[in-house]
Amino acid sequence: MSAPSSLSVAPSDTYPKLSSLPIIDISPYLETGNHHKRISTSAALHAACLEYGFFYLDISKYVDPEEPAELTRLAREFFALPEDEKARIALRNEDGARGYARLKENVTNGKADNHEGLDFYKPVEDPDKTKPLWGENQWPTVPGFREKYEVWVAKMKALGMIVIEAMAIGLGMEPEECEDLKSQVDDSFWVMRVIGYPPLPNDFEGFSCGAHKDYGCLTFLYADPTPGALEVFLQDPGHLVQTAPDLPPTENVETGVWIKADPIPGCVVCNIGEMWEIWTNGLYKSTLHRVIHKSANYRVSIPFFFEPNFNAIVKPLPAALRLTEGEPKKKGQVQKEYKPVVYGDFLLGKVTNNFDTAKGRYD
Ligand SMILES: O=C(O)CCC(=O)C(=O)O
Ligand SMILES: [Fe+2]
Repeated sequence: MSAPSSLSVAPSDTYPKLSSLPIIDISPYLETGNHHKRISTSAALHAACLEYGFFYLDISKYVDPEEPAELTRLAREFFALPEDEKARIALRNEDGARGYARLKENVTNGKADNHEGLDFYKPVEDPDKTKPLWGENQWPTVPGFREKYEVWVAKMKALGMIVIEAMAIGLGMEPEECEDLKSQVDDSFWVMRVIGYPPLPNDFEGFSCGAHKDYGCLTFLYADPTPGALEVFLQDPGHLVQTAPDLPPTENVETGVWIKADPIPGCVVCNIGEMWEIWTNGLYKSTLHRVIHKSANYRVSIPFFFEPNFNAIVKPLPAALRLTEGEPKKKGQVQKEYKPVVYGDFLLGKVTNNFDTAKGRYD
């Protein structure tokens, strides 16, 4: 195990931990006015990102629950097809990233994940499937699939912009700083996964989805009502935690507990990815999570990853540096700054792993 490059005490060491994640209502940001309610939504987002990196986002005023329920029905229809039908849109037919990944094709922390999935990315101009990520999306021929999912993508992209604005206010950003942050995500290089989980056999060498941190900006996870599948890692209060963004989860030195994050009607589970660690210079942490789906049914989840623009230069935000500048430091210690990354380069590093070495998207 390599030594962590920087250590800090978890900010939560004086607070009791919740046994479930906070629920944050985004509705004040869906209407004009509502200044006070907006401030409390933003404050709740800030607190949740400091403490958990995970929360429930109440979007019941934004989407009709029938809409994502229909998406899971369409997904089930696709996953129920014979394997050779599904293989017609296999990842390897395209750029290696867009299309169908068969059961156990995805690998996390060196172990096969017990799920199958469909991956879609933002369409690009001048597609070229010989270039990683630069191919075309492969849509199932299940009637209505593409139309319904494209409506969902548009909604989740718009939700991403709304949550970014609310988080910017939570961080105390000036209006022009807010605009600058929005300009880094307004052409989001989004990813959507449609995941199918058969029950995890008791003797399976691995997980339904192994422990990982999401690497982008904001994940909005809609899952069918199956309980007991998604788990989120909460650090033990007062323990040393790793703050370096560049080490894989297997090398983390965190200790803590796994809590269940069961679906709540009207909410998506939302978590922040590693880009937020850089933007906030380590103030917000992206949190480990995993899936262990052992009940008898076939579970479907649809994570939408609202990511920065492909060319966005992600670096510590002045508002976050203002917040961390005042933090107590040991004598002689200077504030370290996270290195900037170009989001597209960072992402290519992740998916090229997938391609060349049969490593997973989170390895
Ligand atoms: O299926 C889930 O509940 C979570 C999936 C996930 O964490 C991911 O795809 O990044
Ligand atoms: Fe994830």
